[in-house]
Amino acid sequence: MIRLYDTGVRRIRDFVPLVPGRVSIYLCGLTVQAPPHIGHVRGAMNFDVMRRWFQYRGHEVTFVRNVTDIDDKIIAKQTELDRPWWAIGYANERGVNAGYEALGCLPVTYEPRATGHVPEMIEMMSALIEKGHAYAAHGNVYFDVRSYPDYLALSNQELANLRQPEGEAEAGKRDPRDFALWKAVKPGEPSWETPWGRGRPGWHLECSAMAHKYLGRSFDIHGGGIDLIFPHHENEIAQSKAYGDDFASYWVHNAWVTMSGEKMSKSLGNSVLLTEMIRRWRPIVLRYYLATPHYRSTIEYSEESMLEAEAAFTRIENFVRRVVEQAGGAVEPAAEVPAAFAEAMDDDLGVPQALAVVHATVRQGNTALSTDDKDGAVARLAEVRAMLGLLGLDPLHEHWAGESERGSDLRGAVDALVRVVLEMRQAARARKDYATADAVRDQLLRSGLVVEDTPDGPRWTLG
Ligand SMILES: Nc1ncnc2c1ncn2[C@@H]1O[C@H](COP(=O)(O)OP(=O)(O)OP(=O)(O)O)[C@@H](O)[C@H]1O
Ligand SMILES: [Zn+2]
Repeated sequence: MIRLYDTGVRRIRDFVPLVPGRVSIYLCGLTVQAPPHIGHVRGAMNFDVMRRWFQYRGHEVTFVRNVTDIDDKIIAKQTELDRPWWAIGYANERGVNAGYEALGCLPVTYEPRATGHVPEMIEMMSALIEKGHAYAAHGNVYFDVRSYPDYLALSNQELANLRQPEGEAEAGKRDPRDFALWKAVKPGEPSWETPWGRGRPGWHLECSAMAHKYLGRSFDIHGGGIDLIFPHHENEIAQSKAYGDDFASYWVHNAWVTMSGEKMSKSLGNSVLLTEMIRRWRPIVLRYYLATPHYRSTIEYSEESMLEAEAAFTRIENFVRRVVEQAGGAVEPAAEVPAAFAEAMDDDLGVPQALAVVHATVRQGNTALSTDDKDGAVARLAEVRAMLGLLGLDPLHEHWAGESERGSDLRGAVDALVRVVLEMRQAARARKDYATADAVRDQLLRSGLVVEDTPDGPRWTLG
């Protein structure tokens, strides 16, 4: 039984899908107003791991992640960059998708763009107006928050304490807390025809309409970052439930990537672009960094923590490589993961505990290698591959093949150079010049190369 923390009830509870054997997930995708920073893609990693785990547990997963390609922020960029809103959207969408691909996220089942769903939004608004939950005023359409008694249940707030959200178009609002489903056209802004005049969708309505279209009246899990709980998810719930949908059964939210304790954010200027990180670090290491902390724990970004992640992942990779060399061929992933790994994953996707099982298995495998227990080492590698595969981190998976090749052109050259240096060290030792021999070894260490003396001669690894 998989258990998940459900924001709706603020505790971990058993996951029971609406249809046995099937899981439907809607994840709020990015607003494509700018190139993504690493915080933006954390959620995609977390939900990619969740999806892989459901599949391992025998569920068929339908996974929808939308693209918000029309929104206040993109329109603001149009003026700032003097470029059409759609050109900005397409360029950034390509960038985001290249990032997901580089980080090994499996393709989602459907990836709808908001602008492709205006007829569905109009239908939803018409029904909400008819039922008395929404009203049109000066070309805007507002949701009447007082008409929906369960409003704010997800974020556990009182309507009486709610202030008017910032930045909302206000013309004709009956209550300052009502939110816009649709915004009347302004000069120079994109617009679509509706029974209430030309205008454009509000962000919240987009997600309700797309979730309804692709997942139906009810679905299992709705996800997003914690900052989306209010107002975005509250407003989605109000619209969809007032419309007549049952909407999501579970609400799952991932925590932030922070820098100096604050949410990594473009507007705060404390962001690190994904493209920049992928240039500086191997994507598999970045995935290890973003996908292995618990999804509800904050990741405080720092260069040191990236280096730690790299060192930890390199220990796993070194084990994998050594066994493959010894086995003289491929070792397939085991059909089942160790019980302790599965237990950790079932418990609200406890990736850190699951990862501890991976590291423990690597240690056992290294012991097997050092005692010439080849079968034992091969068996541990099969388990390690199975576990890493579920985290999207199996270095032998074909997705990462290009990456290890990228390293291997250099590896041959470095190998030859290190051998020359090691021969110099041997020669120094032979003439009892221990000072030079040690100096060579220290120099190698300072360059990040660890040299081990093995019966087959010295071998080096990146420390
Ligand atoms: N630092 C972060 N850590 C984790 N998730 C984040 C972070 N910043 C944004 N997100 C998530 O990215 C998704 C898209 O958010 P959105 O496109 O609205 O960006 P944003 O929050 O406006 O970012 P920024 O403040 O950098 O402009 C949301 O699910 C949001 O929770
Ligand atoms: Zn959304």
